[in-house]
Order: sequence, then C-alpha cells, then structure tokens
Amino acid sequence: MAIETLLDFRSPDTCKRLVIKIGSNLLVDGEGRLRTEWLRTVVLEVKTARDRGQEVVIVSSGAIALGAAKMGIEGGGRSTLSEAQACAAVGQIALASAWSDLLAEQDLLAAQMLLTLDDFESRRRYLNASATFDRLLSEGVVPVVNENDTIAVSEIRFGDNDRLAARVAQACTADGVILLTDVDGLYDRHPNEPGAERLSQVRGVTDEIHAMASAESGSSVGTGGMTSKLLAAEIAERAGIALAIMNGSEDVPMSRALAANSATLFLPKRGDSARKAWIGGRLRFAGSITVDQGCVDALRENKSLLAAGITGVEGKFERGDVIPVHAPDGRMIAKGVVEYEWHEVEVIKGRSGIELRTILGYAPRAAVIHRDHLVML
Ligand SMILES: Nc1ncnc2c1ncn2[C@@H]1O[C@H](COP(=O)(O)OP(=O)(O)O)[C@@H](O)[C@H]1O
Ligand SMILES: N[C@@H](CCC(=O)OP(=O)(O)O)C(=O)O
Repeated sequence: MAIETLLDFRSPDTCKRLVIKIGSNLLVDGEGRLRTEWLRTVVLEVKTARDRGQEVVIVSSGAIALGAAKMGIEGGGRSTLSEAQACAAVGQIALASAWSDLLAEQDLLAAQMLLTLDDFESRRRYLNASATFDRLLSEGVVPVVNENDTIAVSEIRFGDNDRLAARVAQACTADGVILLTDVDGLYDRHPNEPGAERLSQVRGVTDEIHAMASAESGSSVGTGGMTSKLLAAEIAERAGIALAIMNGSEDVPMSRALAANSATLFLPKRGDSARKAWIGGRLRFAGSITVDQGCVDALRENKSLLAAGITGVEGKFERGDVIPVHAPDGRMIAKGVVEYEWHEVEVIKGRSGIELRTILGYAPRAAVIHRDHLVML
C-alpha cells in the first residue's frame, strides 16, 4: 500500500492519536480578543474526531496575545521577557477557561498541561509527561497544552509552539500532527512573493526545503514563521509521525482543508524506536564532537562511533548525555548517548582501540557512542 494512503488524518485506524496545534494568530483577532465562535467550530471538529474513535491532544498558543489585550499592553506583549511572562500569566487562565467551557459544551473534559523544553530534554520528566498523556487520553479527556511561558526563560524555551507540538506528539506516541496557521501550507518561497506555489507533499525536510521558509511571522502575534514549522516537521518525520500544515482561518478548518486537499503533508521518514525518537528530538546539548569523513561513512553504514574517527571535542558533556555529532564540514549528522566524559574523549580522540586501555588506565567501553544509542539525521 502506498504510504500516502496510510495517512488519513480522519481515520482512527491510521491516525488513532492526533495532535492539533493552533497558532496565536488564529486564536485572537486584531484587537487581541479570543475568536470564540471560530474556536467553537474547531471544538466541533474535535468532537467529531472523538466520536470516530480518535484521541485528540490540543496545543494552544495565544496566552501572551490574550493577556496583552487584557492588560491593555500594545504590540502583542512581547517587548521584554518579563512583559511576555506577565501577559502569559494573565492570558493562560482565560485561554484554559475558554477551552474548558467550549469542550464542555460538547461533553468533553479538558485538562491543562503546561510544559517547558526541559520537560522533554530530561528522559525521566519526558516519560512522566508521556504517562500523564496516556492516562488522560485513556480516560477520554482532551489535554490542552501550552508552553509554561511564565517560568520558561530563553535558554529553556521553545518560544514557538510548533516544536512543542512535535515533541508532544512524540511524547504521546501520536500518529499525526496538524499545525493550523494562517497559510495553507509551505510555499516554495514567501507566499507574498509573486509566483509562489504551495507544495502538497514533502518527503524529507532537506536544506532545499529549509531555504524556502522564513522565520518571519505572518502576524504581530505569531512566532517562528515557517522556519519553526519545518523544524517541527523534522522532529515528527524522524519519530515516524505524519505532519500537515493547514490554513485554520475559516470555520471548521480541518474538514475544509482535508476535503479540498489543500495543505502540505510531511511524510514520516521512519519509525524510530521510542527511545531513539527521543534522542533524535533533543534540542539542548552540553557539548558536541566532530568526526572525520571515514567515521561519517561508517556511521551511515550503521556502525558505532569509535574514538579513532573523532577530530574535535566541543563543550563539557558528561557520560550519558545526548550530544550531536558533526561532519568535517560542520553539519550535524547524528545525535547519540555518549559513553565518556568530554575530557576523556579529548585524550582518546583519533586513537585506535588497542591504545585506549593504556591511555585511559582502565578497560575502554565498546564505543564512544554505541550504534544502539545513535540516531542519524
Ligand atoms: N515558504 C513559506 N511558505 C508559507 N508561509 C511562509 C513561508 N515563509 C514564511 N512564511 C510565513 O509564515 C507564516 C506562518 O507562521 P506564524 O505567523 O509564526 O504562524 P503561527 O502563529 O500560526 O505559528 C505565514 O503567514 C507566512 O507569512
Ligand atoms: N506560548 C505562547 C505561544 C508561542 C507562539 O507565539 O506560538 P505560535 O503563535 O504558534 O507561533 C503563547 O501562548 O502565547
């Protein structure tokens, strides 16, 4: 069966668990008011999906924009971090209450989950979040997720909710993610440019695909533009999850886009194991290593990463950390769990296996990164 036919976002057989992400520019109008009537139509679609036997997780932006309007702060409330955090604190309570009320109208129970980047980077917290999603979904509840903006400072922040949605999808082992935004998909150049054409399908987010997108948002309240959606698509494709970008501006947006076949679908590349998908989705690193071309070739043949191929060590990682591996041209080609501390790698880099015992003074480990804990990008 062709892979495309496996990806019906409306079918509980092919898409049992669905994550729907709604951008700020859809949730609030030009005056910063919640678009309640429109949201009601989205909730209707959620109800229809639930009735079909699908499980739905919502990732909802909009807290900062809503809070700014409530506090009378002009410009969307993002002038400083403290302003954004204060706006988020005010806006989130209104946002959660709106979701709770609208879902209740359809006899659906809402749950709020506020998460930070760190909750996904620490394996223990990631598994905790996964377990909570599982439990909520098995109870028939609809989790409504946002970034915990009030405490997330820049280093531990997604900033955009696109990557948050992809990480949520991974954590709850979803089959599909829909990013609802103000444009009907990825265009081959900025959609305002003459001659821009929408791609209906993307198989692999390559450099060429990245070059089509800009990080500029289409509105004063959105963040990350198309760039953050492509980063989300990369996380999803590696985790074996289909992702679609759809225009959410009109009522019942998903039914419209699916009926008209107007969206960009990113096909999943492969289904890594849950642990490998977690490794591949990591975004923060204490350090990294650079390897020679021979090592790059070996890794592509599914071999482990050995000290002999390492040419450089950057940063101060510890044993057990997930670190990126760079090719000689600086491109990140893999991520994996490192078996040594940074200073040990510094002394064993470029050395062959038989030398390692003498250099280290103890029996060396099988590899610097074992292939079972390595994910090629
Ligand atoms: N190649 C592209 N294709 C489509 N949209 C693009 C592209 N490059 C930049 N964009 C911009 O990305 C915007 C969507 O991102 P953003 O405003 O951050 O939305 P959201 O708040 O829904 O996350 C579009 O309105 C468009 O202006
Ligand atoms: N967490 C933030 C949303 C971040 C953001 O702007 O995301 P998006 O509108 O999806 O680009 C909020 O609730 O305001």
